[in-house]
Amino acid sequence: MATGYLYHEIFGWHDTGSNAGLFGADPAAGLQPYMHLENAETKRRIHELIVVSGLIDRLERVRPRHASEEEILKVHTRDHLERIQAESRWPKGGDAGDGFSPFGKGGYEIAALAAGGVITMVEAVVSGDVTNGYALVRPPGHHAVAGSGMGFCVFGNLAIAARHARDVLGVRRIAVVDWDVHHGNGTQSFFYGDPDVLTISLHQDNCFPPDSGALTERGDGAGFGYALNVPLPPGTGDGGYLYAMDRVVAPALQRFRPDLILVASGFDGSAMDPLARQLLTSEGYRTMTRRLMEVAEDLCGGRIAMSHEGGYNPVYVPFCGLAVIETLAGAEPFADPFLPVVSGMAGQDLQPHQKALVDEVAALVGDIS
Ligand SMILES: Cc1nn(C)c(C)c1/N=N/c1ccc(/C=C/C(=O)NO)cc1
Ligand SMILES: [Zn+2]
Repeated sequence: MATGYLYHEIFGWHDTGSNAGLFGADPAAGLQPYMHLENAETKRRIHELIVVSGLIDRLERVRPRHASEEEILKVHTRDHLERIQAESRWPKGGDAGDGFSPFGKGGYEIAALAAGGVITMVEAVVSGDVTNGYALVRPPGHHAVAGSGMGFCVFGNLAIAARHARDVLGVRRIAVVDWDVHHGNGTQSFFYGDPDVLTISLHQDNCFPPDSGALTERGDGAGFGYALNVPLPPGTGDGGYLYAMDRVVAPALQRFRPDLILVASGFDGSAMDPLARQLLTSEGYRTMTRRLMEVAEDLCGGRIAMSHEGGYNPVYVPFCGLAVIETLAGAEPFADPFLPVVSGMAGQDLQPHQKALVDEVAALVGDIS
């Protein structure tokens, strides 16, 4: 049983500029320049903790390649691709499309390497070179839609890889589980009418994108029932997420019987993240990973490929990322010093209003056949 790991220093060179968190700096509006929230630090620090903890020696290093234009055009419009390529040649780069997703000169090549990195990891898992794996890529991808980037995302990394798995690798049924704290609207949009790709998003209710990810978003046409959304109330902790895994995610996967499980893995649902208000701990991420591995073992030979998305606290995200990747690899847990601080918070266990929401979504799982 081998676990693949993909990271490349060039991901740290994706330049989101001197911003003011989300908005561009604007002194007249009191917005002082600062690092963009989506900066290289959290990814570099996950990588460095993987190295310093020694986990790196348990992982099979997978090298990324660039996604080709053809592979990108499988999910994006030519207009979007050509606009990113053009703005990537500007001296100070451009924006992925929503005005909040800047990239520097050469940003196209880095975004293509992120998408290609997820393709490479999916190929390594499908070929059996590794059983499962984690692609620590940047920029993220799960908000990007066909004609635009969005929410720090340039290309739909996971969607591009899923399309490649379907069209080139012959994988028929793919399940995407998105535990990033924001709605996986982009990935969902690409497969909304497709009964052979099940998308399940666990996210903080109406956090980002605005008015996106309601439990009524269930797919359309032949794909109806094959999009599941679990809009968890703010303040949901390990108990609520694990209840959602046990009552929605695992039963849905067991009914769907995927040949491959993909995960949009963000750590912005952690108890210390600036961009959301959930309470997940490293133990919560570890247990979610374990639950998925149990289902994958039962249904698809353990085949799981994870693609990195959000997560913005540079101090805590590394411990959440480490917990996931060491679980994939079956390695002994490295102690998370913050665990006593975050796991003791009130509200970590399942709350009645969270149980009610999850039970409401659980009732929809029966439509998967
Ligand atoms: C600015 C602004 N203005 N307005 C009206 C809205 C709604 C704005 N939010 N922008 C956001 C808020 C959160 C993210 C998180 C991305 C992520 O971590 N995804 O996984 C991205 C952009
Ligand atoms: Zn996010």
